Amino acid sequence: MAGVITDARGRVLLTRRTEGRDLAGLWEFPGGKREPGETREQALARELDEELGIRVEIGAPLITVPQRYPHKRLRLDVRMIDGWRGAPKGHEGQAMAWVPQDKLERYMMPPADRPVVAALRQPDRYAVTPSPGPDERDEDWLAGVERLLANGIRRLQLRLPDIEVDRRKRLVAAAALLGRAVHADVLVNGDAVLAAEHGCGLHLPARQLMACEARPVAEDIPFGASCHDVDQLRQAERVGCDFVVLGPVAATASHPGVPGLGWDAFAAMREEVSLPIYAIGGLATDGLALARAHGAQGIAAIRGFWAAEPAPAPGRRRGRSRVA
Ligand SMILES: Nc1nc2c([nH]c(=O)n2[C@@H]2O[C@H](COP(=O)(O)OP(=O)(O)OP(=O)(O)O)[C@@H](O)[C@H]2O)c(=O)[nH]1
Ligand SMILES: [Mg+2]
Repeated sequence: MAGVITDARGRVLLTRRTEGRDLAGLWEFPGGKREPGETREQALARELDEELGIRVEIGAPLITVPQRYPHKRLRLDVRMIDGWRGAPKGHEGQAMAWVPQDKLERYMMPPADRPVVAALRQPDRYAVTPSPGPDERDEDWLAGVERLLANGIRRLQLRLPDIEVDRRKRLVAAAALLGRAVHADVLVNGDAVLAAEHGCGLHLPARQLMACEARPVAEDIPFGASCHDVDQLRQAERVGCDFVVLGPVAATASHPGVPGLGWDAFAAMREEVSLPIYAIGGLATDGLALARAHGAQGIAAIRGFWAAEPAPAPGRRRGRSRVA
């Protein structure tokens, strides 16, 4: 169990593991192991009292990360802390730091914490576009991209299989502009040249990922990949993917005949690497909590997001009330 404690400025409290312990010297979210007879919440509250001398109000689950270390296996269950009383101090001699959220990645943390920091910082939905249909106009497909962004999607993969090259360039150029206007990450599937031309990130299909020797784009360019097994996940980690997509978790219309992995197998594969991993395959926004409970960064989907209704504009009234 570990807690995300924030101060009034939104900074997050990290503590440093002391010498002589496992993972000594690394920064972590304060917390510790459950003792027999305790609920998860009781354990976290007790640990934060013992380690920091504060009384906490435990909030929503953030993510539960199954992680394999060389000598042990772990399920790191991380909760948001909604409020606390007392002044946090390192009661066990541990150093503390209040860290602005955009600096969290600079701290050396155990492998299980990378998905935790990503869950705090990065989008929980990764939308993948379908290709336009044979009779669909560019404007209509682009309206679909606008609908995704209006629904709050901030990470988007332009996947345009079987689209003729000039049209693909046109669609990527226009979609990249739409994404940039709302500061969304826009990644182009499988084409590093096209991605670079439009200032987009790169998303590699598994086959191209396996052929990579090193990260093919600069550190500040988003880089993702699609994985279906542990070898591919390890390769993604080796070449420095920022995040990956793993699936299909359930059976899906876009890959007929491929059975879903299921959530248990997803979690067992996620244990083997320290990467933010989106679950894909037959999933939509309503699966987010379940995904987080199995260690996923969130949900990736084609139809699950593309087909979603536009979110109602804030403040707009539904229907009209009339006096009879
Ligand atoms: N509290 C906390 N523990 C973490 C984080 N990341 C991570 O891998 N862990 C691991 O999760 C377990 C948390 O329990 P703990 O902090 O009470 O561990 P401990 O020192 O009593 O036991 P240990 O001697 O097995 O490390 C440890 O095994 C620790 O290595 C994190 O961010 N916060
Ligand atoms: Mg501890």
